[in-house]
Parts: sequence; C-alpha cells; structure tokens
Amino acid sequence: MAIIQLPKDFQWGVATAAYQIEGAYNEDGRGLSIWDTFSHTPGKVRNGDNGDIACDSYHRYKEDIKLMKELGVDIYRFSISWPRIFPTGRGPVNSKGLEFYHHFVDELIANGIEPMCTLYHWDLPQSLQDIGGWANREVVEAFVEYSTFIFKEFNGKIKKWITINEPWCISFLSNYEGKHAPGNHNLQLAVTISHHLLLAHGKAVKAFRNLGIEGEIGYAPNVEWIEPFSSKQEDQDACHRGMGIFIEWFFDPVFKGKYPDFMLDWFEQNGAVPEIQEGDMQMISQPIDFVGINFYTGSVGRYNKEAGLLEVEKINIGYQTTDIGWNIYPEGFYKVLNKINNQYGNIPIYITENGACYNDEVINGRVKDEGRIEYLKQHLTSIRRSIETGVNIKGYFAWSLLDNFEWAEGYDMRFGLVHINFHTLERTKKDSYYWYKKIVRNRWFEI
Ligand SMILES: CCOCCOc1ccc(-c2cn(C[C@@H]3NC[C@@H](O)[C@H]3O)nn2)cc1
Repeated sequence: MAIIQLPKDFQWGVATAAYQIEGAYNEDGRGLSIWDTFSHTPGKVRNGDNGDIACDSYHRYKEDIKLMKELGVDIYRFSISWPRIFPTGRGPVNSKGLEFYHHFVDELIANGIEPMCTLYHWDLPQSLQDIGGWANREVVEAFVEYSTFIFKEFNGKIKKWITINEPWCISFLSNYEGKHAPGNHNLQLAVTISHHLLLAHGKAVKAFRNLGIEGEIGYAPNVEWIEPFSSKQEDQDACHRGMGIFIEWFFDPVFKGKYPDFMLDWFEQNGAVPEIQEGDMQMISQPIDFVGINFYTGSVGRYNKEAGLLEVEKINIGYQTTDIGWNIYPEGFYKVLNKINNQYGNIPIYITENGACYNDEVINGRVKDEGRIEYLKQHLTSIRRSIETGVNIKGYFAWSLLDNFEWAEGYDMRFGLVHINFHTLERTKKDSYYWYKKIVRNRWFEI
C-alpha cells in the first residue's frame, strides 16, 4: 500500500450546476432555458427526464449546505441560472431569482464554505436562443451584461469566478454532434459558437478587471486523453486532432492569442472557419488567474478515415468502465495535466470536475459505492503525481455532491457522493461521502 498525501493548502470541494439540481423551473419568475426546451422535446433525454424538479435544491439548499458542512469541504462550485436572473436573457432583473442566490451565497459563507461561481453552465435563456443563441454576437454582449451585473452584485462575497463551463460541450457536442441542447448538426455553426464562447469569456474577464472586482477568474474546459494505438504518424496525428478539439482549440486562443494551425486547417478542409473580427484574439487572450480542468476519461485512438470528423477511432482495449460506459483511465489524467502544464506554462489549475458514474442504490439505508471510492483514489493519485512533477494544482472539486440531472442521460446516471431518491427527494450519504469526508479532514489516503 502507498500513502498519498495532498498539500495542506490544497482546497477540497464539491461541484454542481443550476439546471442539474435546482428544479423550480417555472417558479419565482425564472425564464425558460434551452435545456427546458430540449428536455421537454421527446426523444432528447433518456426516459424523457427533465429538470423541472431535479433535486429541488432551489427549496432544499439549506439541507444541501448542511451536507457540505458535514463533509468538511473548503469550497463549493455552483452555477447561477442566467434565466433566473434575466428571464429573457437581458433587460429587467428578476428580483426573486437574485434574492435566492444572495440567500444561498450568504448561507454558504455563514457555514464557512467559500463560493466558487460558474456564470454559464449551459442554461442559455431560450429568448436568446430564439435570436440565434451563441451563433449571434449579440448574445456575447448579453453575456457580458449578465456577467457584469453578477460581478457587481456579489463583489466581495464571491471571490472565485468561472466564465464558461466546458466550451467543447456547448459548441461541438451541442451544435455538431447534436447530443445536448439545442441539438444542431452543423460544423460551421459549432466552430462559430466556439469562437463566440471564447470571445464572451475574454470580454467577461475584461469587464471583471475594469470593474476592479475582488478575487480570481478563469474558465473550465473539459479535456480527455487519447493515447496513440501505435507510433505510426497517422495514429499520432489522429490522436493529436482528437485531443486538439478539447485542448489546443480552447487553450491556444486564451494562452497564445491564436487558434492552432493544425485544427484551423482541419476545420477548413471540412468547410468551417471561425468568424474572427479585428481585436477578437486580443480580447480572448486576456490574462486569467487560473484554469479549471474537467476530466473524466480517456481512451486509445488510431487513425481511421471513416471515423467521423477528426478521423480518429477510439478503440476498446479492455479498460474497466464506469456505469456510463466511460473508460477508467487515471494515467491519462496524469498525462493530460502534464501536457497542459508543458504547453501553457505553470498556470494555477483547479480540478473543477472529476468523478465517476456508479448507479448503486440504497439497500438497508446504505449505498455501497466502492467503485466510486476506487475511482477517486486513482484520480487523486494522478493529481499527487502531477503536483510532484510541478503542475500547479490548487484544488479539487468532486463531481458531484448530489446525484442529479446528467443532461441527455437524465437521472439514471448517478455521479453523486449523496444519493437522491428522485421520487421522494430524500438524500442518502453514500460510502464515498464518508470516504471523501475522511480525506478532506486527513488530506491523505492509502492506495
Ligand atoms: C462525440 C460523442 O458523443 C457522445 C457523448 O459525448 C459526451 C461527451 C462528454 C460528455 C460529458 C458529460 N460530462 C459531465 C458533465 N460535465 C459538466 C457537468 O454538468 C457534468 O454533468 N462531461 N462531459 C457527455 C457526452
């Protein structure tokens, strides 16, 4: 057995997102989001699930904060629902929605838990989608207005800010693959949206600096590791593209002020180019204070001309998988963290999401989720290895505090440290909750 120790000043947290846990979708003046529309469209979400009620955290947030308090976490990553603040995306403020988030943040602080706020975690106001959504540069301006309002409202209370969560999911998964809201299938649209998301991020950072808001700001891309099947150049190049759409495409503009040529060329060969205007790249590359990294899985990849847009085939070589079918690949976590560190400098990193889907149920009042504990051990070990290699990792957020609405997979796929009975909304602490509580307290574990 080996003892794995995390630094004393390492921040321990848990993460959620508004649409996945709040419910109260039409309460107290909240406007509709694209996920209300998408989840209410037959065939889009497993079992026809939607976020109308979810974990009912809008009403039960004090109970959830008590769970965090007992867990002993230092920090809680949550998102603000844009349509709960601006029901049509811009214009009149919904005072009840704003009041909810003030009460929520005050309760966190009163319980000694630092708030980390994600401004955009996929729930675009439907009214903005009706004018083209992120494909329309007007929506970039609306995001800056929304962000500026929130910065001013919570200045001094919230000191860690994330602009955009997982821009790959918002652009390519949602507008090329069509798997998430709004469910389009158009590469040019996806590339245009990816550019506008980065522009929105940069403009929000600029506003944050100009307003003199207290604290730190970053964004939270999701990344995967794809190990080349062989040293053949075609396999290496295929995996470079497969990772490039997550890493270089969303990191180079922010940290180097330009898109990576190998991805620009590939998209252009497929008929898509980002619509870059004068000053955009300078705005996008506003210096940030940290980068949030969301990591779940990796795979082995090889060149295959028939394997979709990037011609990289992810092959199953027998890795164990979680209940959502994703490979368990902690080695890839170590590799991707070191790749980012080597390519973009020793930028402070928060692991803003990492966790495992295991759908264990409550039996005699207990949830024995050993698989999740093992996954967390392996991935926290990769974090320790990365820190010892020189990666500046400041903290870790387990995804997620609660079982919740896992987007197109609905409620069947459970990532929580706390089990939710979605009929009664009863919360049950899983074995992994007690394990994580011990790690947060001791800052070491055996593997
Ligand atoms: C192109 C292949 O298409 C198949 C499906 O492709 C994906 C890829 C990735 C995901 C995915 C889901 N999550 C977890 C969430 N992160 C944010 C938070 O809200 C969690 O709920 N991360 N990535 C889903 C589907």
